Amino acid sequence: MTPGPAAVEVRGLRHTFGDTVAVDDLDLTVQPGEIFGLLGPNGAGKTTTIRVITTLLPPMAGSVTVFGLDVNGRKMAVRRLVGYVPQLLSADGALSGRENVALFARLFDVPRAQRRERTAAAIDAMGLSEAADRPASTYSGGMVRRLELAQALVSSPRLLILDEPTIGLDPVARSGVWERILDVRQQTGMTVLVTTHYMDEAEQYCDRVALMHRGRIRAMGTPGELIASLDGAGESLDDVFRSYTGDDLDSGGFRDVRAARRTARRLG
Ligand SMILES: Nc1ncnc2c1ncn2[C@@H]1O[C@H](COP(=O)(O)OP(=O)(O)OP(=O)(O)O)[C@@H](O)[C@H]1O
Repeated sequence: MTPGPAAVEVRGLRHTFGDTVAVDDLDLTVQPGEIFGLLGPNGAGKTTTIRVITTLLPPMAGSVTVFGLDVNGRKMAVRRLVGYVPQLLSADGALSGRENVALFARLFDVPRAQRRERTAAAIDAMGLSEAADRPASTYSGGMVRRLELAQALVSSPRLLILDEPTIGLDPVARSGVWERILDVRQQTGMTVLVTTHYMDEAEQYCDRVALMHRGRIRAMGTPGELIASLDGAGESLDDVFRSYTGDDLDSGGFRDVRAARRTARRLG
């Protein structure tokens, strides 16, 4: 039997903004059903890579396919396969959680007869059933993030792409988000591509990771493989990152994420 196409296949991707090379000759393969972490500090090129995969930016050079479909030639077909949760808020605080998710069901052409049921299922999968009819402005940061995940899940995407899903959340809310992601993956076999700069989360939850720095992939493998590649010279993905880039992740160009991101704040 010939294997099916990869969930994401990136070959020789390059993207620049003026003189800034955001993504530089990047190769990446995400296999169906895996949770793949794209890791790196601010400015590494993660969001740009994701924007190309989600068809929001065109590749300037190289090729990108999603389940075998080219992001350039088959843009609409790719969009139907992908659920995307960007860094910034997309939920409307004046609407209830259920209304927010139902809006996405309409936007993503979920058949009318299935909308109510699929909306309820997505809300339930994110543990928000009890709060579903309250305005989203009353939700905590972790609940807002889970609401955004429910919005992305209502169209039953084959590939879920999450840009820094836990940034700014407290540790309990962070593990709550991850546990829901793991549950959905287990139940649906969905592929998950996630960016994060939390190495501890990647180590715990991702099947494979790629370490990205200054537009390039510096190392790729399971967290265990990457740590083993240090031959005892380190014991965490932080150590792996330092070893491959020479940089300390915490001083490697991080902005103050609390100021930069509104994700964890309550909706006003
Ligand atoms: N629209 C844009 N215009 C100009 N430069 C950009 C633009 N978007 C990104 N860049 C630059 O491209 C580089 C990569 O940015 P990108 O957002 O992809 O990195 P990142 O790893 O996702 O970091 P972050 O976590 O901050 O989003 C950075 O130097 C950034 O300043």
